[in-house]
Amino acid sequence: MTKLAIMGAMEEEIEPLLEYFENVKVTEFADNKYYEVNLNGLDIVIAYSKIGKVFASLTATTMIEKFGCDTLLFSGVAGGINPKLKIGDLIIADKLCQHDLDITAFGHPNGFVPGGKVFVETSKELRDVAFEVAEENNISVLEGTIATGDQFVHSVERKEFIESTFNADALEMEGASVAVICDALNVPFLILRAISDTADMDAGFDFDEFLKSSAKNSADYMIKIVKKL
Ligand SMILES: Nc1ncnc2c(CN3C[C@H](CCSCCOCCO)[C@@H](O)C3)c[nH]c12
Repeated sequence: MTKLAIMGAMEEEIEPLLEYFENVKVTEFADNKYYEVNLNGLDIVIAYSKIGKVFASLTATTMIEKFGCDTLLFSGVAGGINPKLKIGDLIIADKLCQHDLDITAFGHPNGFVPGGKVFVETSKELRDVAFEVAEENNISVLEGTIATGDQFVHSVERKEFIESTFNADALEMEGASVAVICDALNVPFLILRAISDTADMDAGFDFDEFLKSSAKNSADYMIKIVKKL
């Protein structure tokens, strides 16, 4: 029987998820809180990791190794790169990379370290479910590459580097670390994001303005996906 992990990075990203549940059991572990709920017989653990790749890695590993989750879904917001992505729009990652991982001094490509790979692919099966749900509910969602790094991107220069180097469609700060963890532990995973800003000079203002509404867009779609699993 599946035990599902649903992750976000910020509290604002999981609040719209927790609203769907009653009877929440809270467990404190490793300076974080894990919320256990049930949906139609499906055991679910929900948590926000806190911002960045390290916190996201800790939470993903905890959900899998300590709570026994065998499937992991991420719901949150992202900075848009692909001009097709407007604020509020949804993107599902087919693959993810780390745009700030750099040992190019030794002739390696950006995003690569020995023993790793530049891109980690998400679960095709989970993506298929997500796109089926999107079609059934007339939800528009882009499938694309998401780049992750430990920085809030708010400059055209950095955005253009990420786009040209990785052909990325969106960027954020946690997805690729979740991908590495799930890939290493053979746990199928899905990364869903809604655009909160376009990672340019207005990113900070737009993020503050649209975090809540975009997080809800992602969460509402995510709940429909969960009900289909
Ligand atoms: N342009 C952008 N660059 C990188 N990532 C993103 C994302 C995705 N999430 C949002 C959040 C931003 C971290 S700063 C939040 C401000 O904290 C406010 C509390 O002081 C982090 O968890 C990554 C949306 N737009 C982005």
